[in-house]
Amino acid sequence: KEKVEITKEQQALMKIITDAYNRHQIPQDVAKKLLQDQYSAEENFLLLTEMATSQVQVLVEFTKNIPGFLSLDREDQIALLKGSAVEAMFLRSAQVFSRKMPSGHTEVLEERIRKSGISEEFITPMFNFYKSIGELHMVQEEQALLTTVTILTPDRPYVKDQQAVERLQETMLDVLRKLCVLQHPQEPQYFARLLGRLTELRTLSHYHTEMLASWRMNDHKFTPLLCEIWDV
Ligand SMILES: Cc1cccc(C)c1Nc1c(-c2c(F)cccc2F)nc2cccc(C)n12
Repeated sequence: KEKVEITKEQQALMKIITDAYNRHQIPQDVAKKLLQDQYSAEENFLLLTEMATSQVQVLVEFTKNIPGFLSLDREDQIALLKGSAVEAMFLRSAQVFSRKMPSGHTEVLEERIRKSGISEEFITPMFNFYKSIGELHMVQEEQALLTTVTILTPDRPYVKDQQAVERLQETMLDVLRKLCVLQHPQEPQYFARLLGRLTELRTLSHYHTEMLASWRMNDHKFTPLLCEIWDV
């Protein structure tokens, strides 16, 4: 049985990424609003739009702290952010849902999502995903690294230097693989299960594109940042 050990530099890399992941949280004022305003579909959608906008801001800040990311070609940095935003946000909100939220808030947020004019066909897969992420009981390092691996996906549209992104992603995958073995010794398939979630994320991002289109159809307003990241 090969002895798995995380090297000093991998340890340092993991700390930088996990600290950055935890440092950038959804602002308290948005979370607080979650609990007080009334429940109209319009009101709920506005709140979720505010949450989505702050999630994009948090994502951009986090990405800048990924070692090596800022050394990539500038346009490739943008292409990676635009290509991974939805998946990273689904991961973030799944983790917020299954752990971070003080009890009671989760139910309120779930209620608001269900009553924000989103059609059932998107709600079901969204909450199934949240549940499947929750069941993994990821430690925070795993969450941060999984999000990093998602952002550093080489085959996003318009990425020019895919090799450079691939090298970075492989570095992160190696740390994540070792961490999974050390954190879940009784579950040798845990790392494979984590990567399986990334496939589910791609399906969800197609749903998200349809959600955006249907919101536009009903003349919902987005913020400039959301328009920019999703070309709406
Ligand atoms: C913040 C939030 C949390 C859970 C569910 C939903 C529907 C939202 N809200 C949005 C999401 C979104 C996200 F931010 C994370 C996960 C899945 C998402 F659909 N994307 C967008 C894009 C334009 C407007 C909104 C309201 N919106």
